[in-house]
Amino acid sequence: MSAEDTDRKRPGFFRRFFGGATAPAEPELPPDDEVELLTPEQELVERTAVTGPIETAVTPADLIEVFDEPAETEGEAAPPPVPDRMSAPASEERSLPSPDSTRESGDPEPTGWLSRLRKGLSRSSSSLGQGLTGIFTKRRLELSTVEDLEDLLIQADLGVTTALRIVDTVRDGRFTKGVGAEDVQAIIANHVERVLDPVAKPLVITGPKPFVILVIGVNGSGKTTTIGKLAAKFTREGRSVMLAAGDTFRAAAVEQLKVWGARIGIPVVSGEAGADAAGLAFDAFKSAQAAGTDVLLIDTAGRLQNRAELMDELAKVLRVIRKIDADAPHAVLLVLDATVGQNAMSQVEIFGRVAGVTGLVMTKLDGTARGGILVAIAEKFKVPVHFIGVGEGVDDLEPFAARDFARAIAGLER
Ligand SMILES: Nc1nc2c(ncn2[C@@H]2O[C@H](COP(=O)(O)OP(=O)(O)OP(=O)(O)O)[C@@H](O)[C@H]2O)c(=O)[nH]1
Repeated sequence: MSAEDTDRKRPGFFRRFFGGATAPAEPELPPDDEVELLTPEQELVERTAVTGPIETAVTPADLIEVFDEPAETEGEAAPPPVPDRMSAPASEERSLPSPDSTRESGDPEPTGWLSRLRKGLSRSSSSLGQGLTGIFTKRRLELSTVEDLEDLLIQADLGVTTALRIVDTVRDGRFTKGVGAEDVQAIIANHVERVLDPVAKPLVITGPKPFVILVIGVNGSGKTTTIGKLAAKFTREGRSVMLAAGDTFRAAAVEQLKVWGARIGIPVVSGEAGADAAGLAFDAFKSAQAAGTDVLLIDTAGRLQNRAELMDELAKVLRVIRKIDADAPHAVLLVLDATVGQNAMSQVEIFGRVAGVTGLVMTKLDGTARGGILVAIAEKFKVPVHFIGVGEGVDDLEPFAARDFARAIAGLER
């Protein structure tokens, strides 16, 4: 056996850490002992304002402490950056961006959503494209190179299973002229596309009117903005749309939705600040039925998935909607902020358990190199991914396309 063969057979990062010769299963999320979810509440909706204060003074530390995966090894990626807005006070005003007010000042505006996605995913030194160029130099494959690749892939949040498959393919490849970054990029794109392809599914509007879409997610993930974008899209397609301002907790969110409604020219059902969100959803559903509306989009308050009382409130919204139509909501969209990285895994798990998530929208892919988490999510949960958000503007929502996303993740130009 040659030195090169020996090198090739030596265990890499994951095998060194997990042991065994085969790809380990994705690490399990920490047990969710603290969350009492889906507490049965049998009472009918009371049209009263929420009396007790809803706990919202959560901090990024809450998120990280309770739900982030424990660091796996010294080579693990840094803890995910939690958007500042997560701990923003409830009264915070959030301005509604104009369709083209979304670029960072000084940033030359990339043309087209794909280049914005590429730009977002290549931002930061931890991006795959840049990292690969640094370690693959068209030379013979070294053990250290394979280990570096493993580290790079795990830092990119792709998930252990996919990362190991990629590493195995690279190690077993017959590269007669040495391995270059572009060889590895092609392998990555290929594997990622294979994982993403089965989950890249359009959101199909069918069934009786209205088609009810409940939009959920943590604070600031982009729910209201995504609702505005979706409403504009459905309206353009010739459908009648109604919005329900179910984020009754944050007055600014209600205003934000009303501005979207006025801009698009569609009705918005809203209540008093602090009104019962379930009652508001019920009212909106009835109004949309009466009006023969095609699509009802229901906004909800942002809630961290580790806040049992807020997740109970969400369960109540669902129960109330189902009193009108047992099959509703017809879609439950979980909006994930790409910048939170690994935390998105527990969001999918817990929101899925409480609300039966039917599809995902991942936002802010124009501003982060952390989109790799979508691959780990697809691998583990197999939840359909409908759209990606690549900016704050009304048109910055794109149907999810596995190939484009895979190639952008790998840092390939096209
Ligand atoms: N760059 C970028 N920003 C986005 C995108 N989607 C939403 N945002 C911005 O993210 C911020 C939060 O968006 P919102 O729609 O208010 O989020 P939310 O989930 O409704 O927030 P809460 O009501 O607090 O839960 C706003 O500044 C949006 O403009 C996106 O795809 N790209």
